[in-house]
Amino acid sequence: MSLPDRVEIVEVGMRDGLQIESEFVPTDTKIQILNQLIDAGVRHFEATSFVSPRAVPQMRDAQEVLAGVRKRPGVVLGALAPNAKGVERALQSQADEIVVFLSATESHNTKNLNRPVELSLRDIEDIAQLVQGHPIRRKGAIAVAFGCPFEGDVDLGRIRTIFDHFARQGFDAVTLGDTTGMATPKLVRNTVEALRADHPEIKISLHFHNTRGIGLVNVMEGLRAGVTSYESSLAGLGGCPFAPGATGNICTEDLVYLLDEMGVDSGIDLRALIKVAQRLEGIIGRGLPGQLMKAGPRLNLHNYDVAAGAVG
Ligand SMILES: CC(C)(COP(=O)([O-])OP(=O)([O-])OC[C@H]1O[C@@H](n2cnc3c(N)ncnc32)[C@H](O)[C@@H]1OP(=O)([O-])[O-])[C@@H](O)C(=O)NCCC(=O)NCCSC(=O)C[C@@](C)(O)CC(=O)[O-]
Repeated sequence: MSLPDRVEIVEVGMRDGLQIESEFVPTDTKIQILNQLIDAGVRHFEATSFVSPRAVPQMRDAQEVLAGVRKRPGVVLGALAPNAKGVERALQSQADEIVVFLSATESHNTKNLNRPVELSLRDIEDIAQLVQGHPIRRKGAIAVAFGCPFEGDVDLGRIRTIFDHFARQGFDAVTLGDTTGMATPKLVRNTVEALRADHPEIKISLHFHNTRGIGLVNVMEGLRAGVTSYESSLAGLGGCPFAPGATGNICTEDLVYLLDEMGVDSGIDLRALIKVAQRLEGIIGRGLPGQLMKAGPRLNLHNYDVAAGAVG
């Protein structure tokens, strides 16, 4: 089986992970977690979002979060933005990357962004004008790309049209969001192959939620299809507050473990990452979905004293 030698992990825990948490996590804590993740080798983040603080109160400190992280060479601090106002705020805050998002279906786009898809497509044009000549990285994101909790299957033609729109507006990377875990390996393969045939120059990123337990199976299919960018959340926290039944993203530590065991380099130190995930669990104050932070890597062995019949 031929897999990529190296992949990029985009850590979205401080954005997608926290956006569904009703209790506000202090700004300093978010900054500390981001710094610790950088120490563990993570190099690409969706660190926050510039959305309406009324829609997502947890993200109201977006500017302070970006200002507080210790910048280091090679680290990309990205921010989600739904409209020109969000992008202006991201530019003022010196984000390295904007991630401009919309949903593939009318119902989810209305629930999430309070507008029809057509208007969101026009917003993308305004944003493209706004960032023209600016060095900020531009990534698009298509939510409910593998299925919508309101409308079910999403026509691939719709995804291709939105993907094409991002490409024409100068975006060089697009994330396919599996907002409520409706992706399957077959859908992943068909979608990636079709989009790659349309626009081989656009980098595809895969953003899975583990809502139906097959998030990492979908990653395996992405790897087999040659995709080299995956979005995941520390400790498996996360979910879209505007989608019923949404649960956490695929878990970053579990993903790094899988990649390590498959010989695919992510540049991330798994043991250091697990420690940050355990700290996050303490901060959130309840058990989180990540598995590796509970069991450790497979060769984390326990002492067994045969004579005493006791586990040390
Ligand atoms: C899009 C809007 C703003 C429309 O919200 P609206 O109420 O229709 O917008 P509006 O233009 O009428 O503005 C209302 C107020 O919000 C302000 N406003 C307007 N824009 C901004 C902004 N950018 N930043 C800060 N403030 C903003 C604006 O200035 C105004 O303030 P007021 O005059 O009333 O004081 C709102 O619905 C919103 O913020 N939605 C965000 C939803 C969201 O964050 N969803 C979760 C992320 S998406 C997701 O999780 C999926 C993804 C990406 O992860 C992939 C996947 O999992 O599949």
